[in-house]
Amino acid sequence: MSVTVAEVDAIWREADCIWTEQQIDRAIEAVAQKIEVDLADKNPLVLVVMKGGLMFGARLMMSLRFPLEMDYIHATRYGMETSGSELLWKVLPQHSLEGRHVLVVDDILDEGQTLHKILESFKTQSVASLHCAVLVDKVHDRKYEPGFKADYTCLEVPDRFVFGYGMDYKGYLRNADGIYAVKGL
Ligand SMILES: O=P(O)(O)OC[C@H]1O[C@H](OP(=O)(O)OP(=O)(O)O)[C@H](O)[C@@H]1O
Ligand SMILES: Nc1nc2[nH]cnc2c(=O)[nH]1
Repeated sequence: MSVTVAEVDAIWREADCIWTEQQIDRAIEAVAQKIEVDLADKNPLVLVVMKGGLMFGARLMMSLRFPLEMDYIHATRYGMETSGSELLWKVLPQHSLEGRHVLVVDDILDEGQTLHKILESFKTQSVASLHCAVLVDKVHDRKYEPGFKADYTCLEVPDRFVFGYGMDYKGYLRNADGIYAVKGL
């Protein structure tokens, strides 16, 4: 569903800030240290899930002070909506995953269907190891696979529709510097 710029502007102004940029920075640094312990000597291939993973991926990788390669995939199941449907693969990795230590990076684990399907697909590609990192995990009991967690989670968010730091509201507001929840959603 399309949206006007005025509506987007109002959504941002009326939203509740869940996490500030400073809090996000600290949480990403803490997760980067854990990833460093696990992957610093493994020449990992970091796969950013577009579009939402863009900001988190960039910020995280600049905190990983060891050699790594990066690539991206584009998979989406929400489009311009605030509820998800079937996962659509738009771009596959350009690198071969065979024998690589792969770290998948995404913005949000909500129901977890996106991440679950990406990981299932990569498991069949003879990877040396497979890890995943998310900026936020949404707290509710509707996970696609009950109890499913990312290997690395920076922050939790309540069961509301959130935007900012890469996450969109109808294609907008990915550029918001904190994480916000839409009023009433
Ligand atoms: O855990 P799930 O319920 O599957 O939802 C999580 C996914 O939803 C968002 O992607 P979206 O489909 O909105 O595409 P985008 O990355 O382009 O925003 C987000 O970036 C995650 O990839
Ligand atoms: N922007 C955004 N994308 C999502 N994908 C799944 N849940 C969410 C959410 O709360 N916000």
